Amino acid sequence: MSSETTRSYRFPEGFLWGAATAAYQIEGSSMADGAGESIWDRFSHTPGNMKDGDTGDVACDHYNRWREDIELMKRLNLQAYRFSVSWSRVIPEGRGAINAKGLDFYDRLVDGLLEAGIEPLATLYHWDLPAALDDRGGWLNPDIADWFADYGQVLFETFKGRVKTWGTINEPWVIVDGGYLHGALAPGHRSAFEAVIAGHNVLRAHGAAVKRFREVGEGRIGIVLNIEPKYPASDKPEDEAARKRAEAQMNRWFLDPLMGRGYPEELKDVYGEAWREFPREDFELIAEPTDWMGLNWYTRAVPENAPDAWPVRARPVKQVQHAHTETGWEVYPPAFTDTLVWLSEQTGGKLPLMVTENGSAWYDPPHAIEGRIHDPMRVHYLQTHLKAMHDAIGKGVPLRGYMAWSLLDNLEWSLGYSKRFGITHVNFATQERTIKDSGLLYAEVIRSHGEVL
Ligand SMILES: OC[C@@H]1[C@@H](O)[C@H](O)[C@@H](O)c2[nH]c(CCc3ccccc3)c[n+]21
Repeated sequence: MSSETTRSYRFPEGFLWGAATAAYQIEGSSMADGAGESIWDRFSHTPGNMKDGDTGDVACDHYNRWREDIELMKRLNLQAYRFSVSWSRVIPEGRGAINAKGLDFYDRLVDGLLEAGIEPLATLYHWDLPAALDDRGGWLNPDIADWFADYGQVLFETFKGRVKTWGTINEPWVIVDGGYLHGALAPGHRSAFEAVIAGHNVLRAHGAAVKRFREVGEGRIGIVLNIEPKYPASDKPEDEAARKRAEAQMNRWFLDPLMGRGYPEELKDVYGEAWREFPREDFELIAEPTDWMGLNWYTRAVPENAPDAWPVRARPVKQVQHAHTETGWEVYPPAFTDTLVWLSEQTGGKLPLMVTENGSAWYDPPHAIEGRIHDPMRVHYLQTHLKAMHDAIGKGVPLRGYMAWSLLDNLEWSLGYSKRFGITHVNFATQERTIKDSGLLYAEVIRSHGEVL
């Protein structure tokens, strides 16, 4: 008998098990009850941007079905639920007047979660910027730091004593790389000059919200980063240089300033004339101490030198020896352990960490068959990655919880409804929810504190 078969995967007492979603991906009714337009309403309604012309107009209809979705969370034994607040539902113009009906939706949701014994983890911003602010420059306008802190204050005060764990911004890197550098995501700009400025303002806005939280809020506040570890493609110097550029541009661009280290040197090489220096006081604001950090983790990359691959000059080498998900991401659980150890080292080893997203997209049928959705690949991904996470805890990583991405199949941004990440299946023709085999497993993992793994 190898040690593997006898080892226990019991997680520490108090480890927090949950699932995650985001407003624009699940709510629908994005313009209902006085809500303002977001950049994703605009982007998704612009022909050519979205696979199959999909939009978030209906999505999972969570805006109307939130009660049944809380019942679903109870059947999954969830202890926590990570969701995001739509800024333009709450403040339609992004600044100024509050839309009471928009705020009421989240008020009812939070009270419903608390009544169900499920801890709400709220993200202030998960990519759906009010369009009215984009008209004023959005993340390119330095005033957005104040706009964001004012928005945060509305939520911090409204939910004081009920929402105790806040995330400011979901994935600065994707906001900037997707929205301003490559243009694949809203608002669809393609400029290195803009990306550098937007990135800085995203960080400033985070810092301003943390400062405001210290003045008016209660509980814990942090930020959520996507980290994709970069492994060497060879021992050639040019490949190691490419790996370092890729690591700096994705994994360090935001992490280093947040930890008070300023921007990584490699960004001057990556962005060239588009790079610029910023005032020192900005970096003090950006590095306002936080109480926790979220990690969104899906896969690793193995970049090689690629002079034509703008602007990082690195291109991932496909790892054909391993399985890949429907989004083309390599399945490689050991890198999850490595990233958790790396992030713990990068954040000083004491900052509480939370896996705020982890999951995989595989083909599932459009409707349940005999009331079931068998998703063996997602079951395997979940099992292997929960074990990899347990390994990281065993190495001393201060990991406090895990939020599966996602509670529901939902709008996978510009990929529309074609990619299913849910541990619960959604039949988008009927809105019927069916817990998948992966969800049934996850419920057992939570009940058994991991022993079932
Ligand atoms: O793509 C699945 C999910 C999205 O649905 C979430 O809204 C978003 O927070 C989110 N982030 C990531 C990781 C982003 C990423 C993946 C691979 C490479 C670079 C960045 C994956 N996901």
